[in-house]
Amino acid sequence: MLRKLYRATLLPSFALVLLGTMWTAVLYQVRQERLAARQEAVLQAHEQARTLADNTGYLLRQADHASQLFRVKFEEAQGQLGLAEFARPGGLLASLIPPRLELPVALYRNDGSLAESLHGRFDDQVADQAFFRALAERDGDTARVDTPAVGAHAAQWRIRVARRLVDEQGRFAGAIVLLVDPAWFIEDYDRVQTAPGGLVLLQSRVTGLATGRVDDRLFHTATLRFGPGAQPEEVRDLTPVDGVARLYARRALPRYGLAAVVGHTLDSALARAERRRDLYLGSVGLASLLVLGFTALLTQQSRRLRRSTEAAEDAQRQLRAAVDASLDALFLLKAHLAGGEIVDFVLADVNERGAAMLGHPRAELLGQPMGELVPAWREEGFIDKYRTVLISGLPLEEEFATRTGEPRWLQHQIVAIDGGVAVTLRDITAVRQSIAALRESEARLRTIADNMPAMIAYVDRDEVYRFHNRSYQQEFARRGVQAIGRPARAVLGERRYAELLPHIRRAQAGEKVRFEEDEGERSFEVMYIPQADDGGHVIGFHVVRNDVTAQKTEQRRLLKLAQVDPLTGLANRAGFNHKLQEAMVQSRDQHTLMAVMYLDVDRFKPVNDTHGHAVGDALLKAFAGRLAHALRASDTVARLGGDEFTIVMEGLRQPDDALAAAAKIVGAMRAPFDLDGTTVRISTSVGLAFYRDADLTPAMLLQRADELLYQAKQAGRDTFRADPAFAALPATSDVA
Ligand SMILES: Nc1nc2c(ncn2[C@@H]2O[C@H](COP(=O)(O)OP(=O)(O)OP(=O)(O)O)[C@@H](O)[C@H]2O)c(=O)[nH]1
Repeated sequence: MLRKLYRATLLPSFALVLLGTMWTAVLYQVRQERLAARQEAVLQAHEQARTLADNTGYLLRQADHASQLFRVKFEEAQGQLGLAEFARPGGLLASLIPPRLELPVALYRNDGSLAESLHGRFDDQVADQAFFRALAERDGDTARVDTPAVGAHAAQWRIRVARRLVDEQGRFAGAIVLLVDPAWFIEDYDRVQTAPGGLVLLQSRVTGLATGRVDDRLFHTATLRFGPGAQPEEVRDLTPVDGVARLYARRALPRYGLAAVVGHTLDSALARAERRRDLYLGSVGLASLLVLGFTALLTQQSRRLRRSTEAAEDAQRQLRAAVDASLDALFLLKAHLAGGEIVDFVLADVNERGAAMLGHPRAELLGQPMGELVPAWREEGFIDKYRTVLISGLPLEEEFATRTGEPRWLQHQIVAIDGGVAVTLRDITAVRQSIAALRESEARLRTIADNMPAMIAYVDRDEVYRFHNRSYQQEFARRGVQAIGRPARAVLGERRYAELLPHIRRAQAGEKVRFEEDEGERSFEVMYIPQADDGGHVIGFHVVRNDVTAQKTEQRRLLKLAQVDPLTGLANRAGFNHKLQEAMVQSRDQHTLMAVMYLDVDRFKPVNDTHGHAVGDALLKAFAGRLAHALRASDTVARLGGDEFTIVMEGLRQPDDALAAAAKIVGAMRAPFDLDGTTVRISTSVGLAFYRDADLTPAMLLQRADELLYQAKQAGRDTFRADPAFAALPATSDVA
């Protein structure tokens, strides 16, 4: 599990570390370059601020010198030096300060009044002003520099250079004053060049007043303040001039109480660094995408590879397990060549069962030549067989019995593989034993089946004959058909198959079926016995067919005997009852009219008494003959016993038909009977009952006919009596 996790995360982790390192390095570089750019900008600003400070300092020193020169000349001229002389072209002032600057200059008397002035407006009286008082009071030859404001609203200011003048006695004689506009340094005088947006500024550190320029725009301010910056040369603009972020550097002019400031916009300072930053970030971004894409691709590939490797390993493990668990001993043999000839086979692989068969652990067997490992194999010609299979490429399968030890049967399979053969050996002793046992038991069953008188067969689930015994064989041979392996439909023929199909279906549904089958003169009792498999599913059925023709004939004979009167050959009482029952059922089903006659010979007893029983019997036979003669073939005549007869008449169209028949019978019996030379005269009486749709039993109907017979006897015999409900004709018919 951990290994899997390790494998799955290794590549992405590597990619992440790589990306992290790349990004860290690039961000560090960007930061460093930014810092360097800042530093460079500050240094450049500082250089420029120094240049500005130097320029300013220089001019102020020149002004200072000019004032000093004036004082010296003033003193030499005993106060008789005027400004016109001093500032004339090519004069003293022009030797120090370029005339084009038209530096404002003024001369004050010792009382503070303005003596004269050039190039600018000066206060007329300065006796009250601090600089003048300081000059008047303090002796010394030092110029006094200060930075007074000159415009109350515009926050404009000037750098004022003032120097004490003395007379020849060294007394205070007034002052020379030069005014320098700081804007000169900013705008004109050796102008400092900056990148667009850059700021150049001169500030009085005493008053805080400042004059500066952004590009060509001049400004004055009294509110600008600077604080310490990140680097030594750097200052921070606490009250921004125009909201533009800049990097400032300042250079102080301590002697004049001034400071020169140059600022570069952050944008211009960092422009190059930012361009490089964009390039770096773009490059590293692209590289990251490539790394990610590549990693994803590699991860996917490696996952696929891992999966297929795992699947292959799994399959190999399963195959190995299956091979080891196999019932067969399996040997993979590599051909061993010597001089281009196969001389032996080396055991390249063997499964557990194979190793057990050879009697050594598997590891010891691998790489061993078979000829040495099992010399018996060579002796029994196995090595030759392997060679033949390898050369021909044709597989070989055989079964053989072992010659040594306990007799065993082995199945031997040899197939050619690349450079050798695969051999499987399976112990089939048990299979062969059970096959032998099965064959024996089958032979026993066949003997039994063949010696049974019944025809026995087996039909499988596809209705194909799979077995039959000898009796059935004779039956099929008699019909000229071959049954084994053929479907019942073809063997039986369409007609018989259709007749038997309902029974077949019942047997297939699992029912034991028994039925009788007639084939011409012959009768068979047939049984279908379903055969189920272990799961209880019907897989076919057995047919047991017994010839019962003899029993049937005998049965019919016995049945007939029981229903026939031996004297007259007519149906006896049982036959009559059977017939009456049937006729009544049919009449009821078909709503037809039927009739039953009950007859008795009148005064039969005297015949017996006079002529003997033999004549009596002969009379009964003759009587029966006349009855049959007087009736339709479809009428059934029976002798119930003694001199009593009955007749069943079915399918009568009308009652008259029966009445007419009764009359005919009565008439027919009046003629004398000639019985072997003995003439006998008798008559008969008849009771006639009808039946149609009535709720009567056969016994009740016969009883009714008997009652009517009684009525005929009562009426004097030699007549008939019929059911009055049905008799359209007169109930009696005394035929003359
Ligand atoms: N020869 C002969 N006589 C029989 C047979 N069975 C019964 N008998 C006789 O038949 C006679 C029947 O007589 P009954 O029907 O009772 O009387 P009957 O003389 O016919 O008089 P009625 O029927 O009243 O007219 C009896 O004497 C029986 O012994 C037989 O099989 N053969």
